Amino acid sequence: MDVRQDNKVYPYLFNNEWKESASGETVQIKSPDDGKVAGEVPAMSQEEVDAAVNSAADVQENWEATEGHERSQLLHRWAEELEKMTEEIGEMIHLEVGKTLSSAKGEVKRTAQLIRHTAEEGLRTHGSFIQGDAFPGASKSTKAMVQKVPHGVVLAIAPFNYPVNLAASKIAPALITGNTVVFKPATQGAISGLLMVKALVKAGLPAGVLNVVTGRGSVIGDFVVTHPKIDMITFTGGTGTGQHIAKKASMIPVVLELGGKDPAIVLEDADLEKTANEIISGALSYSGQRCTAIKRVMVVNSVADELVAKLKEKVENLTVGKSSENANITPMIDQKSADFVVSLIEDAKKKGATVVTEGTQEANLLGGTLLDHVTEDMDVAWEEQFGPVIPVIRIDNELEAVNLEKRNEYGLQASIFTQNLENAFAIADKLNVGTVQVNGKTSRGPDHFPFLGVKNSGQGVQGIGRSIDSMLRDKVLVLNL
Ligand SMILES: NC(=O)C1=CN([C@@H]2O[C@H](COP(=O)(O)OP(=O)(O)OC[C@H]3O[C@@H](n4cnc5c(N)ncnc54)[C@H](OP(=O)(O)O)[C@@H]3O)[C@@H](O)[C@H]2O)C=CC1
Ligand SMILES: O=C(O)[C@H](O)COP(=O)(O)O
Repeated sequence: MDVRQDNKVYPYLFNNEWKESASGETVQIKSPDDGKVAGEVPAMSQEEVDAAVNSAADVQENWEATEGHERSQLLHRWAEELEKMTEEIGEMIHLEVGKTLSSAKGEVKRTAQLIRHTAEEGLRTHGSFIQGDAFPGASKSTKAMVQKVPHGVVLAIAPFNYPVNLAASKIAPALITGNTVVFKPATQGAISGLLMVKALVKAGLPAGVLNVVTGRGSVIGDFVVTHPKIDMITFTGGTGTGQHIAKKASMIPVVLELGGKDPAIVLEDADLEKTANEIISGALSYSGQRCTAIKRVMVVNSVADELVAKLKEKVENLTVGKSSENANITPMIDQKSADFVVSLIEDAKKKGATVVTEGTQEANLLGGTLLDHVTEDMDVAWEEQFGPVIPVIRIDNELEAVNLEKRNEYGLQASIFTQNLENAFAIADKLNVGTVQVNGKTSRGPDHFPFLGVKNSGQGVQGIGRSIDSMLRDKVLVLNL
């Protein structure tokens, strides 16, 4: 059996065989654009998930024993096969998660580049050698060789919004370092994930080195997270889910990339035209469904009117429609997410926010909404909207922004817009976030930069080099001469 493309069931990968669940049960995936069925994936049973983990565990030692350059070559071939499938996978990302076709294909190309970079970077990992005499009582005759070894079986759990890129950004570092992988794609995005894995099989994946588990996270999630043969978990998704996983998983490393409430802090001397462009693109690309989206704007009073006027014009110039129409703002992933965004807008309106421009609301398609004079008592000032809303909070000075940020439960990224770099650096020092962007929107790339969230935005660090580090542990061999 192969991964089928006839809008029916797309089987999961087990030991390099494409299989359907013995129960015949499936989960249907519908396009956010129009509800059209993109396909179905097996709703795997616990027994099937158990077999997938066991098979990855069975072959791990053999995989670890392969030469690093062979693993690197596999990744290079994977990148090649993936690129050949750009059209097919791009189409499926577009259908499953409602990205425009160009942005969906862009995700596939970015992923091929990420895999290649990982294949190179993974060759440069090495341990260290320590002499004992630096510690009182020990001597040069005690020597430690610190090796870097894989954890074993890595569970990679990806979210819907980058179903291919955020999956590969976990899988490639795991494979290059000699771990085997159990991949749990987001249900919405699972077919794209399976097609990405098809490219890996074409590239020569040895049986069992990566198995896929499909089905609702709420049904199979706890079982796989607590499986005794899972040795490490790398997860990207919502903060609630991440915290739940962190509590369930015990005594194994867990890397989490979670939600955010990234601010754009705009000072008096900012280039307002550039700032407005960065805010629009940062807040509204993919309808705001990015963890790194700008999710609140804090602007000093002296330039607030001018900035808001620019934002208004730019929001109103964006097209709103289906991703198949190549619109700038496209339908949200599902109705529940859209309802949440609407509830935040309504709460802000009730509490006195100025609606500068309000997007249309048709089922899960919401136009861009710009809210001014947002105050601290409004939910939209603090909660992650993950949708096309820009809340503007007016502030007296940068100190107020820093103080508001101190109470932000998230700490992914922040942007500062100013011409005064010294001032920008001073503010950056005071912000408790993973990354501060100066005069640019918040964003994850380039993919080899470290990427992390603090507070409720995550634990551990990703980005190609750091993701590779996270897949390895020290193993110390001591020579007593
Ligand atoms: N910081 C970052 O890098 C990023 C953060 N995010 C955050 O993710 C959220 C949106 O993504 P979304 O996909 O909806 O996130 P979810 O947290 O709903 O899902 C993420 C993944 O976890 C799975 N899952 C759900 N429940 C469990 C469980 N009990 N055990 C194991 N796995 C489980 C999901 O499966 P299923 O789909 O089957 O439910 C999915 O594969 C936003 O909050 C966003 O900020 C998103 C991207 C990047
Ligand atoms: O999930 C997310 O939102 C991504 O990790 C952000 O990636 P981007 O900044 O490249 O869009």
